[in-house]
Amino acid sequence: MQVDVISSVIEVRSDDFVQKTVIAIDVLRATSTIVTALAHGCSSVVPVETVNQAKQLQLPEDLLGGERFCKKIAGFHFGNSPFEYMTPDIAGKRIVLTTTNGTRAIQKAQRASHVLAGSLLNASACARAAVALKRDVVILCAGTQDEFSLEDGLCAGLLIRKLEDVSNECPETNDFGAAMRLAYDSASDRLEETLLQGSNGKRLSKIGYREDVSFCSQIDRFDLVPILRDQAMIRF
Ligand SMILES: O=C(O)[C@H](CS(=O)(=O)O)OP(=O)(O)O
Ligand SMILES: [Mg+2]
Repeated sequence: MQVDVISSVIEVRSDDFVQKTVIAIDVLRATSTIVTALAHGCSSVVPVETVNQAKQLQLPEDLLGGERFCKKIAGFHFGNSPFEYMTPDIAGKRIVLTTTNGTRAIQKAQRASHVLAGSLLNASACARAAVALKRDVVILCAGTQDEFSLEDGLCAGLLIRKLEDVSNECPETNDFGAAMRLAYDSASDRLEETLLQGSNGKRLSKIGYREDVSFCSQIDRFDLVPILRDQAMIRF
């Protein structure tokens, strides 16, 4: 199995995803939030790039979620904090979500055979799903405004380790993937502190979301994988 890691959406080339399974990662916070929302009973999450797209897609029963500048968008039901999606209010609902980086990364990956949402929260489940899908894998780090984000790279390194465990082989990876595996190995016993030292961890902490960073630092909190089907992320 080949497992390549792409450092941010700006690095994507047009043929990168053909016949592949893509695992899109935005640890802080979009993919962590999508996993959390599905774990708390929403029926699906529809990731879109823009606020206007979200409003246009919204059906009467749908909920709107997302952020700009890390804050809830005016008129939306929820922001981009996983804690907001731990409510019975979302049970059975479709959520249309737009965030600065994560939903954009998922959109970018649409040409792939399969698109999964990965995070620290669902790393083992994600690796099992990717192996079951029997394709080469591309791990797409969403990054932040076209730049690499530390937390996404560490999650990519963890996913490579999990893919090794599940597939019982050492997957071939590109040099960036090998570097992220080393980075994860050296930070694995202090992930939360490391995330708090990254630029997103610092920014979110500064504006009152330190608990979000702590929450998103947990490995394997949830045993579920979001997969893209007909433009919506549902449970695999
Ligand atoms: O809400 C978030 O954590 C970020 C906001 S940004 O990176 O500071 O613009 O959005 P995300 O799409 O989850 O990276
Ligand atoms: Mg992010």
